[in-house]
Amino acid sequence: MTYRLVLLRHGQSAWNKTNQFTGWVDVPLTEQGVAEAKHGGELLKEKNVLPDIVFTSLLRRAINTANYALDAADRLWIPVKRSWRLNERHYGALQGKDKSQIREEYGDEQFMVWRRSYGTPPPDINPDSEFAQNHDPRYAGEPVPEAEALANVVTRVTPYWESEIVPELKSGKTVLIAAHGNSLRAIVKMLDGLSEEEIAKVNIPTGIPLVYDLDENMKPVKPRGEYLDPEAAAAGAAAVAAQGQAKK
Ligand SMILES: O=C(O)[C@@H](CO)OP(=O)(O)O
Repeated sequence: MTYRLVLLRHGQSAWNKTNQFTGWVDVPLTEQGVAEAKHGGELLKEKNVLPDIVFTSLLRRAINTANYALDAADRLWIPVKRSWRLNERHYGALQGKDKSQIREEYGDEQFMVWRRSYGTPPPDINPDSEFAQNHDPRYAGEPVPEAEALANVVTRVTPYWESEIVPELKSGKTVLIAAHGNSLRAIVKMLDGLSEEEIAKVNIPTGIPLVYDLDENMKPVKPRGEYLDPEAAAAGAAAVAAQGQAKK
């Protein structure tokens, strides 16, 4: 018996397009992002990977991606659960900043530490910043981070994975998680048991479903899962890795 999990990063967002650090800022999808989400849903339908339940973050780029994809797959009717625990990694004081400018100002090494190191968070955001979420009603009663490293995301995702997602998988449902580059990297690290060095090299493309078949112990039958469009996924992941490199 295997259990089926589908990970879907949101389609291109407004700040993916303008090359800005995003984190918990609730930016919309671009037109291209909507098209990517719909295409992701078409792939699900075409390959007969039909979710029975969907989990999303509390951010509109993931929520809308799930809706467009599920609509395209004719599964808009399935139950949905949302949690801040699936939100993007909080990018602290970098939220809203231009990636190329930060790279130029602080250098390649620091830029990559902030983007892809496991344990080092970016500098804390000022809670009064226009890009902070401390007064956002959707997080009322929950701790809003000032900045997160990927390690912090693993810590907040793991209990949700165990208490909410694993039981749905074990009941035989195909589970879709529509979330973000770094919250999905946290899940991939956990599932595949990747080292800090290995996960640093993993980049998740926008809008392409990544399917994992899991064994009884929730371990991937095929390590790293399978993208429904592997070629487009490789190109998309390379583009994410290269963000911030282009000189302005
Ligand atoms: O800005 C962000 O929140 C993330 C995802 O878009 O960026 P990065 O890939 O640089 O971690």
